Amino acid sequence: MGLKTGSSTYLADFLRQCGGYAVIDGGLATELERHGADLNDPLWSAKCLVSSPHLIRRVHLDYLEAGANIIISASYQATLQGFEAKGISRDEGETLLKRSVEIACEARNIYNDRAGKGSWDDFGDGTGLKRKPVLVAASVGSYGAYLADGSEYSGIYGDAINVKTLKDFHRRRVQVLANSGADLIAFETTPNKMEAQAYAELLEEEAVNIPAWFSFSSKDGNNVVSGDSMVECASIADSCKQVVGVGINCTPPRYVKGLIQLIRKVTSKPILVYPNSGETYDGEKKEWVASRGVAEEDFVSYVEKWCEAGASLVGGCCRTTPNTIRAISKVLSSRSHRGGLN
Ligand SMILES: C[S+](C)CC[C@H](N)C(=O)O
Ligand SMILES: N[C@@H](CCS)C(=O)O
Ligand SMILES: [Zn+2]
Repeated sequence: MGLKTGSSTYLADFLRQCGGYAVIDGGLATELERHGADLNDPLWSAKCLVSSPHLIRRVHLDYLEAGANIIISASYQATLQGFEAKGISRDEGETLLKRSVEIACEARNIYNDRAGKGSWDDFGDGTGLKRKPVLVAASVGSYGAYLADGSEYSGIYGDAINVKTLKDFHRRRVQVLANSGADLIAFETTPNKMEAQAYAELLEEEAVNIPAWFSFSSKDGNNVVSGDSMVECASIADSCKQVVGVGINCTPPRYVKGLIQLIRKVTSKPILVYPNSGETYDGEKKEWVASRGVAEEDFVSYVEKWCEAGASLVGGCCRTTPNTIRAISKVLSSRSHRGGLN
């Protein structure tokens, strides 16, 4: 696709190919559950890598068909340590990690084949591209995600955990995913500054040769969930040369605009946002509490404002669906056609 892997302009180049704005997919776990998967398990969505990989492929495909330009693999809660606790060997665990990316690549191939045979033979937008540009991002969830108790929404890890233990925790998984065929690594739902620092050091120490984005979650609109400052977290991402995008995910939509403005202060890297529906997660029951959820139309009404504030990649996280992504895609493609103005 002519994108240079080691380049700091990787995501900017991709955005140009997409016409200025790119669509990220929606909640993967949400859709797996809607199709009947039981994710009440320490591996959460990664359980499907073992039990129903075909379902993962189907959900990726649904998101591509809904308009996604970036699909995120099912490796969010897939860790070698989590697999080992289930009696899955290191080798098998590494195979499952790679498999998560292969499944997403298979979905992209199926999508491209179908599109090639279909009625549209030009992507339009004067780009001359014959097909919609699609990237596969390998998800890396936090240490808190591995704990499987919703700790990624507190970011409080206790005194025993420091930057070094976090680097050791993530090291092998990051190495495996970096060599899995993914286009980039999506560090998602990052809850604190220490983990962002660990990711940045790891990317450098391991000389990871695919780009990454750092995405944080917040529950107050100023700080990441642990209480660490959003601005400080975004600054860590900005200083890491392999990081090509910075953003916010799995955060209630109402906080997102203000957070974009904070991130904007400290980076000129592309900003990505893929909020959740605004509901709250009960980590014990592994259920979402339908408190202050935002209906799909309302979610979409925010999209223009996020773009005006500086976001150029928009999608959805937990509790968003292909319908949400279809609606986001409509807004973004009309913005692309208007040349990003208004
Ligand atoms: C982003 S949360 C909804 C993921 C699931 C959580 N780590 C759990 O295992 O309960
Ligand atoms: N990408 C993850 C959620 C991160 S909070 C998933 O949807 O499975
Ligand atoms: Zn989420």
